[in-house]
Amino acid sequence: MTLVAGIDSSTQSCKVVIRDAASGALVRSGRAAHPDGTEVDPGAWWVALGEAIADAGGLADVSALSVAGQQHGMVALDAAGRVIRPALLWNDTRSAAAADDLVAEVGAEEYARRSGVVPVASFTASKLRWLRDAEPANAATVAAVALPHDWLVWRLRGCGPAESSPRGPALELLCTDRSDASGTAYWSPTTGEYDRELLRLALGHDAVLPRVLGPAEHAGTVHPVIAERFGAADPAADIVLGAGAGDNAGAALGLDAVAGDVVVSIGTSGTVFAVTDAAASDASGTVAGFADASGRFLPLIATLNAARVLDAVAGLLGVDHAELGELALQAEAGSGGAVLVPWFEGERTPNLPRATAGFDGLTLANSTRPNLARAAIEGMLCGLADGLDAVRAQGVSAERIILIGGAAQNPAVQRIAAQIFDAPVVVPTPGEYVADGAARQARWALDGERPNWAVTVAARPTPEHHPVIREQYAAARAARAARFA
Ligand SMILES: Nc1ncnc2c1ncn2[C@@H]1O[C@H](COP(=O)(O)OP(=O)(O)O)[C@@H](O)[C@H]1O
Ligand SMILES: O=C(CO)[C@@H](O)[C@H](O)COP(=O)(O)O
Repeated sequence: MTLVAGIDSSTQSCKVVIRDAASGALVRSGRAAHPDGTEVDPGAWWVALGEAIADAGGLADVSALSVAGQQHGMVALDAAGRVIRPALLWNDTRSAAAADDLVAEVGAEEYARRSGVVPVASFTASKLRWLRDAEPANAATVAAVALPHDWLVWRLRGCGPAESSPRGPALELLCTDRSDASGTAYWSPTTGEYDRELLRLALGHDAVLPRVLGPAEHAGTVHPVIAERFGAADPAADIVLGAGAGDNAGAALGLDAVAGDVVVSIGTSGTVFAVTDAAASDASGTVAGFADASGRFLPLIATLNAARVLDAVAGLLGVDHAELGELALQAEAGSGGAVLVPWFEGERTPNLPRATAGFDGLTLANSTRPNLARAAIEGMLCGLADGLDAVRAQGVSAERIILIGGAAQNPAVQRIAAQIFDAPVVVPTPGEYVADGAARQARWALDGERPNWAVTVAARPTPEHHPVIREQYAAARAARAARFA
């Protein structure tokens, strides 16, 4: 049996799936935690990757692997291949003013035309501008800029600082894929080329950028020294590396999303996206016109407040996730008028990086544990429903909503989603769809064939649309947004 591995190096953890290349059957899996925080030493991802691979039983019998990862994170490397400072992650909002500056200098329409996106705090270009302004000495030493998945693939190839890597600092071997390159704000999904002027504008000077690979291309092979460290039986037998992907594009590939499918992912980030034939360009900046991992495009909105909203409110109520869901289902749709606008981390959609969360509409009568639990789920999902409207406004049709990510496993989230979204909701069999997308890519790189493994549906929550939930949320959202605009 030929095996392929897929890796999801996400915000909170690293997950590995090992699948049968022919049937797609899951053979084994593993995971390891990432540190908390919005700036992280990439070395911690490398350690977690090793732990997750070990947890998955090692790479002894694996023929190919591919790495998908959290998008946008700034991994700045010096000429010796060292990471210059901890990576600023997609959910670090200190780069908000830098994003505004870039938009003021270039213009929103021009940015959308040239890069498919308008900078917000999350994108790599904004983080580079922040580095230029806040840490000029660090910015001056940047020789190359990579994204989380690019850096991990580079390390797997044996590259890195000379003292810790068999191949040394071969910056020219850095590579990425279309989907992750499209989250930088200095690569164009329509031309397939970097916009070096936009890079220089952000960082203050030019730098080595990863070569952008197509969906089926190889990113080289795992270096024998690294393969041995990760348990390969014959380190000299090449383990082929796929191009890798941004995590949302990885999920689209893992789900085999087609026209009419809109994916709603509720992990650390909340995202809404679809695979399309044409590139999106939204000068308002709400919808990011990303590329996907199959050679097409991936219009996407992202929120900063998703599964962790439920973590926080469950903590406040002193319950676990299952109990939070049970409480929420004891309340009526609309939570008796209680509304949570869940901008705990600031927000990206709408673009209010300095916003905070707040409850609205509380009275003595409605301030019950069930209403607060339900308001948390409703508020989080309403932010994503607003995102669905924006994605639809780009011409995307939503015949069904595919709900994935950690919080999608909660039955209350599934049921309330079917009350908020005005399209049928399906919940695939629990799984790691980002890692699965990477495993499909590994197989694609191995034999040139995109696999057609089956995806099964575990739940189809009954559609019972309750417009009141979004109506009362829209009023609370508008009032709160006005405070932080
Ligand atoms: N049953 C559940 N109900 C609500 N939230 C959950 C549940 N299970 C996991 N989560 C949350 O989902 C998040 C992890 O989701 P995941 O998709 O793995 O995130 P990531 O964005 O890091 O890939 C965590 O915040 C976790 O607490
Ligand atoms: O910023 C985005 C997409 O633009 C996020 O979706 C990140 O890619 C992080 O993903 P998760 O770790 O939450 O899956």
